[in-house]
Amino acid sequence: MKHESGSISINTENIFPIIKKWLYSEKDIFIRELVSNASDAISKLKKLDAIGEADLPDDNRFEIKVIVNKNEKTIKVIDNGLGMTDEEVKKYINQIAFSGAVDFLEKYKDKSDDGQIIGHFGLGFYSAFMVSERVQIDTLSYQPGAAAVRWISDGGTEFEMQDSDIAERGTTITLYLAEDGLEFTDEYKMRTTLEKYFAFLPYELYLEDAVKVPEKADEAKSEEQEAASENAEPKKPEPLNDTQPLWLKNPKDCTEEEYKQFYTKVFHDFNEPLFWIHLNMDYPFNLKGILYFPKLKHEFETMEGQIKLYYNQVFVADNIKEVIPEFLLMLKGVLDCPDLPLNVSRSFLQNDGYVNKISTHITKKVADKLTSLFENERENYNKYWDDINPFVKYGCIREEKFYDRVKDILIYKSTKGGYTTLKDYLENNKEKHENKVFYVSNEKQQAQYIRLFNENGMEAVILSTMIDNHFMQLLESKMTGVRFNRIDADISDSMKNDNTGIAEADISYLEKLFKAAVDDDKLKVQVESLKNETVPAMILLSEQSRRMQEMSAMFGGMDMSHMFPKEQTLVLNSSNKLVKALTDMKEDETRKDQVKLISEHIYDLAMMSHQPLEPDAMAKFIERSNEILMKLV
Ligand SMILES: Nc1ncnc2c1ncn2[C@@H]1O[C@H](COP(=O)(O)OP(=O)(O)OP(=O)(O)O)[C@@H](O)[C@H]1O
Repeated sequence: MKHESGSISINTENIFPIIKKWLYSEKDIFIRELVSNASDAISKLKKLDAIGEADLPDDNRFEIKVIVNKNEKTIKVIDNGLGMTDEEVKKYINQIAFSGAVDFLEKYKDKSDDGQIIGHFGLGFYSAFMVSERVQIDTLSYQPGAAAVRWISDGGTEFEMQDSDIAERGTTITLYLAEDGLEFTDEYKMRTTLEKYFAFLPYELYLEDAVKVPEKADEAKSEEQEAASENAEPKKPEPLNDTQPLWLKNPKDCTEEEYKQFYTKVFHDFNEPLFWIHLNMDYPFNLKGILYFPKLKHEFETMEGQIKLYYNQVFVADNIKEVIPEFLLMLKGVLDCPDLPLNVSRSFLQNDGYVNKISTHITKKVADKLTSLFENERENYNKYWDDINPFVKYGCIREEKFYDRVKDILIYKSTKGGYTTLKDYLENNKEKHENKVFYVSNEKQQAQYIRLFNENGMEAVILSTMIDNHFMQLLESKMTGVRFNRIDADISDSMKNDNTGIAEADISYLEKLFKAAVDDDKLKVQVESLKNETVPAMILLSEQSRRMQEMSAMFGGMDMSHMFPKEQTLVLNSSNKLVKALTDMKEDETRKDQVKLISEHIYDLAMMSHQPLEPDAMAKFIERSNEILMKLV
């Protein structure tokens, strides 16, 4: 062909500097665009071959190669896809690629937040100029008799076209790098970039470092070893990618081992996942992927997941909450959504009907999986619950639809051992406390109350994760009439003896005594005869008042104690020997000191089984304990 040069007809004189500056923080997307184009070129040729419009040799093997060259300061992206004729270069590169970039810029130039667009899809070939001073295309079309074409541009709107010397079908893009693109000639940098985007590309992808120092011959090698290595087959280079990711396989053909291996490989998490959901949908939209429920490493760890989004096996981004319901981001997984409109802004995606459908579908699948475990593998479901409950609860709080789907399969660890549903709990305890759910928020701290509950055949559920406060509020708003009470909020009638005639005078004596012991005139004192005789006293804090306190703590700093005074009540157990002794000693002036000591100690003990003592109170408690022990010797 004759040497041609020309000017690309676009309005903006030079849009490169704008795009360059704008995309600076995500420079590596040029590689994603060029290798994606290479992959598309192969897919197109495959299709043409399938419909008989191309004639590929029998031993045809598709592949993409990236070659970095530090010395020449170049990167080459080579494919053996369909290639382009000179007419096609004019059309696709001079017109489409350039107008695509202009469109793209037009659409987004006013968006101040450049994180707005997912991965900046749609920029295409043009992004090569982000890192290059000059870009060269050498291409040979698959079409019989086509001539190889070279296209060169230094950015801006000028280009040149001439004959190319490439002899193989396909396209080679050569980037002559600008200073700020040189980092990509580093083999490691390029490898990690390629692995990030193309770990699952459908065609084999190779990386070569043109200036890699050949391995030094081992001087100590014996002659035999030398001969053996000369005769040995040269080591076949390994592709960087897995062209058949597990999510594309039919779930029926996947083994448990494969799912686990895939998980470890993708998420570098060597703890086995608990279970997983394989999404495999072709109609009405195309959605494939695997969602894993990870095992929590620590009891109080918040789940921090990672959902990798792919577009036709090319990585787009992690954790895109516009596409994936936010609560699912606590899981780990891969999703391939080839129908997603990715060249649009995130806010558009959020309101897109198609995206909403995907999101609803995933939510449903997750709920279905949990339901099936609950119904068919109840033992496993119980076993997983400690790990998955923060996720399920968060899902319920965030998504009403999810709550509706899982509300009957929410389970609660019971102080009686095992797990119960709320329905069963309410049914089993309705005689003792109708519509009231007692819960434990800290098993260690509330051990004393749990013991009392157990002795009296009562049941509480454990709700001890960070999310449980919100979760209970949600349940109370959904289940009219049902109220949650912490185990230390109230004593139920079933813990008390019937017909306990405690003399009014004794009650007011005890009240006075303890107010004085604690030096708090406002202390609320209540005297009850409990079935358990060993416990002299306990502290109750009404649910309402505790919630208010917690709320005010949440608003940090602000002192709202005057609005929500602490409404702790000291319950004295009149059937306990010590309490009885106190009443018996009320007239005995000589034992005044002992009475004081006992009442202070009873109060501290009750307090300790309710919450940790303040440092001052703790010091006094220890001092007093020593004093009591001394009396024994
Ligand atoms: N390696 C290649 N082999 C063959 N044709 C190519 C190659 N790279 C680009 N092209 C042609 O140039 C056109 C423009 O490429 P460009 O990457 O700018 O946009 P696109 O791939 O169509 O869309 P997108 O903006 O989503 O990347 C492509 O549609 C394709 O026809």
